[in-house]
Amino acid sequence: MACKNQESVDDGGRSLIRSPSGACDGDLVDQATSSTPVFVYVLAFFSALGGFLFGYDTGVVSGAMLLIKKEMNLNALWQELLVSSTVAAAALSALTGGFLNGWLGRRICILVASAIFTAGGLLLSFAPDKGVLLVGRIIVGLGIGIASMTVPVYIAEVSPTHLRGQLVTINSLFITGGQFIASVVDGAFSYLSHDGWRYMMGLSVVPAVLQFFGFLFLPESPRWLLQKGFSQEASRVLSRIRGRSDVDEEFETIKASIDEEKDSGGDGPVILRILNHGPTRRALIVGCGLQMFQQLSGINTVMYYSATILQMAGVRDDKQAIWLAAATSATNFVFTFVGVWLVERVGRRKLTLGSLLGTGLSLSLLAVGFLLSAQHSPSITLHPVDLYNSSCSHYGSCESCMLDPSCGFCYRENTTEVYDSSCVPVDEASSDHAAWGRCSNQTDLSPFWAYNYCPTSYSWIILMGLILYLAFFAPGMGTMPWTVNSEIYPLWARSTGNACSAGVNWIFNVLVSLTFLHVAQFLTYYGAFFLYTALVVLGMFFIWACLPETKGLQLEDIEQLFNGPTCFCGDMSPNDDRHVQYAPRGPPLSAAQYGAVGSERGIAYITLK
Ligand SMILES: O[C@H]1[C@H](O)[C@@H](O)[C@H](O)[C@@H](O)[C@H]1O
Repeated sequence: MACKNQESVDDGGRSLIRSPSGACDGDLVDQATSSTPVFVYVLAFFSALGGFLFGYDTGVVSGAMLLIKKEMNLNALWQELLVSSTVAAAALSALTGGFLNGWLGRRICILVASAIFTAGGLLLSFAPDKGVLLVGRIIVGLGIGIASMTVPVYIAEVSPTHLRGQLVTINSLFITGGQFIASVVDGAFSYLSHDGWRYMMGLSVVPAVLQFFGFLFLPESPRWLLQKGFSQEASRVLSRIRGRSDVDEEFETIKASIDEEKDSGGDGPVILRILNHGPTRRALIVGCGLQMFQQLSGINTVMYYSATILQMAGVRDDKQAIWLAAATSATNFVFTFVGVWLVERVGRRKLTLGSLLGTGLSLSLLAVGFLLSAQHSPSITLHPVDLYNSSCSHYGSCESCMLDPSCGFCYRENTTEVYDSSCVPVDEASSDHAAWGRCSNQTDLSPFWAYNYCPTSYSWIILMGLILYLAFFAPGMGTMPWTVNSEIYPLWARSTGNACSAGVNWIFNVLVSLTFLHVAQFLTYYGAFFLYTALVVLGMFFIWACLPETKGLQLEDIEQLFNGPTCFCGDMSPNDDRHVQYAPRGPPLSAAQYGAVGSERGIAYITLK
């Protein structure tokens, strides 16, 4: 099919054709590829099981914890340890994963990750005590870290250019899918108060084993093979995943980029070479910035504390809260589909910016909801004698009582108001009841016990904010940091670049989720959500100024987007509204057919008359 207004670029023997969008929208193709073989989808599916396990293992713990803490009598410190040890281990292993990836290859790393997931899952489900549980959670974290950085790289490297964004984004779909299934499994097994958590944790072994056996039969990334000098094998794999024998052009492009890097005398630790080389240093800043802002937008406070938010909305029953938390992660999952659908249509840049805008607006809605609840917080009407003279007896309203982690709010309510309310210390062993008094022994007739939240009639605003937040976050900010990072580094820097940015993601994940309650204590809940809104605004500036569009470019060409300054303040995106196509070599054009010659961000172009 002919495109109007095409521009043709001769790039070292390959001819690129750029076309303003609209002229050929939707038919952006690696022209030599007429159809994509099913095999690429099989590869993407088995790799994305790593994303599923990432989501499942980070998601399952909240529901499992409700049962474990009762059965093993865990205090707050142990609960925090079991949750955050996984994330901290993921940060460490993501950082070392770069080295493993370059050394052993993507396929072996995925096999190692699935073996680790299997071992961790088995250990968790048979754990006799909390010490073994902790070891199991750390092991699982090691698997998550490796999978989180390897899977997007592998999928990006085997995908054809025109489908790359979509296929890598499928990994994010599997992450949120894993979190959703985990919350459903949590709901289903929450009825099994004895040992239910063993099934919750143990079920992760099924996808892990499936991925392990699948990958025994799946090939290594052709780009890694070529980098390591296995040319024949690389060419064979490339033909297999492209479904045709004529893959010389892509093969040569990959080879040329490897030779170029060898010629430039690459030596020394990769991270130093990345930092010393302008384009890769700039790509790393953009990649790490994206991952940092993903976490600073507060996604995991929303995911981990959705149950608290739901309790504020009046959901008091544990089981009901678990099921509604499943509805929350379902929202995250369903809207990730929107991202998969949009990524190759609107591109990475617009998708991320639009998503951040909506995320910021929903965060301010959440903040306003919390502000109104705080302003209309029920006052404390009963002041029981506190023999220990704890701080709790000094508070005058539920808001200040709830923000003190050592206190909880004990109250009764009728259809219109809260009454008989007091602020009393929480039991150190379990936040489910008070240390003494009316709320220390929960029966059907005892008053309500609210820890970490206050009853409010503005909960609908908070609920709406929560749903809108996930609906906007999931398609762009939830997915693009992973997708873009898999594309922006040249082959020699890809594993290390992804390892660093995934490490940044996990480090900020720990920071934000561990500090949330403290931040809320200092700034109040609405203060915390206004803070996340401000961070999202900063993130928008960063992305508007620094994130180039990578849609439609072959991996080997993306490095050139970083030839200019790190941030171009929005006035560039060489292919912002254009697509790049690889045209089969045809007869050379005559001089009369050329129009203007120019260059944008290091990519030369020639317009056709
Ligand atoms: O992209 C994912 C996804 O959005 C998850 O829901 C979130 O828990 C992760 O931290 C994030 O990296």
